[in-house]
Amino acid sequence: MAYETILVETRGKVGLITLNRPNALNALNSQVLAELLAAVEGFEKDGTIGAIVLTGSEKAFAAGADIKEMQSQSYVDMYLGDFFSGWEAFTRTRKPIIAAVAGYALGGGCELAMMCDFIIAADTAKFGQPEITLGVMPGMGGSQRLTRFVGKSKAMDMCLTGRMMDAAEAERAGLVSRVVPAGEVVEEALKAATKIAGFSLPSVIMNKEAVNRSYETTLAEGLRFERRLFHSMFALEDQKEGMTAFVEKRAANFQNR
Ligand SMILES: CC(C)(O)CC(=O)SCCNC(=O)CCNC(=O)[C@H](O)C(C)(C)COP(=O)(O)OP(=O)(O)OC[C@H]1O[C@@H](n2cnc3c(N)ncnc32)[C@H](O)[C@@H]1OP(=O)(O)O
Repeated sequence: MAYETILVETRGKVGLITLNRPNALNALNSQVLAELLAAVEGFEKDGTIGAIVLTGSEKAFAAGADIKEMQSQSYVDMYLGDFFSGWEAFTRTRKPIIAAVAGYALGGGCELAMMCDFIIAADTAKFGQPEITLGVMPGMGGSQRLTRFVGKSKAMDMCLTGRMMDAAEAERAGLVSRVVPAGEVVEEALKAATKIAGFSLPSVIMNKEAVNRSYETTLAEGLRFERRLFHSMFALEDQKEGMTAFVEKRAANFQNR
């Protein structure tokens, strides 16, 4: 596929996707969604890829859904087209996706970053759900995911006032996993992704599935789910390899089996 709104490359075992609509601060339109899903699907199918990094530009990870695409839509257009439901496919990606965020991550941009498995932020990053300033509200998961990340008080503050959170506040609030100097954010994310890609892929996917399950179920069900997955790992050759390598004091050589 020829991509127009994103750049797609590989760095060793890592797939790197860069949002690339510089004239619109990487605003997310239908074409971006289609291309992003195609790129992610390609990396999912590629047996040499173990993790994915999603990034934007120095100025903007993404300044939201494309306001110009939405502006004249009617209720019926939105409802019958089930606008934004396509983004759910992105959240079903099994391989880990790290968001490397510099500059603005607003509205759909913040929501896209939160759909990733974790966020590494540049010290220039600014997160926000400013939809209220446009007379609407978050529509790609912001009211739900942001609340789970930062709690009700801060989520209400951000959704109701539309204010932005800087990187330091986002780290304190638990929205991002770490903050690094601007200019290092992609390298830092690639380093983390490379580390993940060196582990056993089945165990990586099961770890991801288990953490995500904690958002969807009760503690008792989640604990049972974790234990079942843990038990199943003893069917993996990589479990034997990982534990044998530890005992033999050598590096593990995982085969994704
Ligand atoms: C998914 C939902 C349902 O949750 C909904 C949303 O995501 S709604 C969108 C939420 N995002 C916003 O409201 C942010 C909109 N952008 C801004 O407020 C500003 O662009 C800024 C503060 C991020 C940066 O300001 P500045 O440096 O002054 O740059 P601009 O001149 O404003 O922007 C440059 C260029 O990009 C276009 N742009 C920016 N954001 C969007 C967007 N979300 N959709 C479409 N286009 C966007 C902006 O219009 C400029 O282009 P031109 O008009 O000059 O051609």
